[in-house]
Amino acid sequence: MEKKWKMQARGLSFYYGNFQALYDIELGFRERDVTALIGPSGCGKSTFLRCLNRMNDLIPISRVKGEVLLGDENIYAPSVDVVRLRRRIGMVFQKPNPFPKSIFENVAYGLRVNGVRDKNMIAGQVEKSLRQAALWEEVKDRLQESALGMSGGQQQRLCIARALAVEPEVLLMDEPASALDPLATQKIEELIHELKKVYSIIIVTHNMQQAARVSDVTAFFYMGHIIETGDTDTIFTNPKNKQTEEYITGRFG
Ligand SMILES: Nc1ncnc2c1ncn2[C@@H]1O[C@H](COP(=O)(O)OP(=O)(O)OP(=O)(O)O)[C@@H](O)[C@H]1O
Repeated sequence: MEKKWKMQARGLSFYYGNFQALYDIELGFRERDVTALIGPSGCGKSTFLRCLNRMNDLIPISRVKGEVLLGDENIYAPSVDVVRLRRRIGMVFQKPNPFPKSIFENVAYGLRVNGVRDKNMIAGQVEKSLRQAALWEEVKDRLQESALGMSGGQQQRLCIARALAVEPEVLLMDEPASALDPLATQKIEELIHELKKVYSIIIVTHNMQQAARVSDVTAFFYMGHIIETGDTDTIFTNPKNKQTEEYITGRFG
């Protein structure tokens, strides 16, 4: 059965003051697909990712044109509650950023902020999220210890668990493994394979092998434009565009 569109950017342009960082982006994300955003430094990948859950709203000089649909709702419509939106579209950043709190409280945080008070429900959800993030076995006996005592790779999986605890529909990942060693990176990639059974995942990565390993669809960005998008296999074995080919074969970027 054909997978449905989960999100779609339509004619999306983005400006930092007078500087245009994105030009008329058209890109859709299907449910339970992993989409990799690739391209040289400064081409707008992170800016685009942040447009997908309105994180750029926090930058006062910024301006957006066009639409981003979640289902059939434009997330930039005036009626949209941004806090609720970010619950539906979770985000994991380049550097693990756990709060200086216990492992348990890091994962419970989003539930508490959203007004959940039922202790059993919170405990159940914390366990479920830690299991989904493949971290439960490693931390189940130290839930009350500080998250800051964990390894970098564990901290990143904790941040993924924290994002999952509020049951999002889409997961945005901005170079989630770039600060991690190869073993911790492998764990994150395995995790992405598991998580895509449930979520749509959009990942920014500089690592071409990683994009090829984890994604179903790849979009190549260059200077604020999408140059080429398609099945990851096709993009990596038979790109149509010369710039795409040069980038993925390491000739520039
Ligand atoms: N807060 C900001 N204010 C002004 N310009 C910005 C801001 N953030 C990014 N830019 C500019 O927008 C362009 C796109 O940046 P962005 O970080 O989205 O690129 P990127 O492809 O994610 O790069 P990288 O791979 O290096 O992270 C760059 O020219 C950058 O200098």
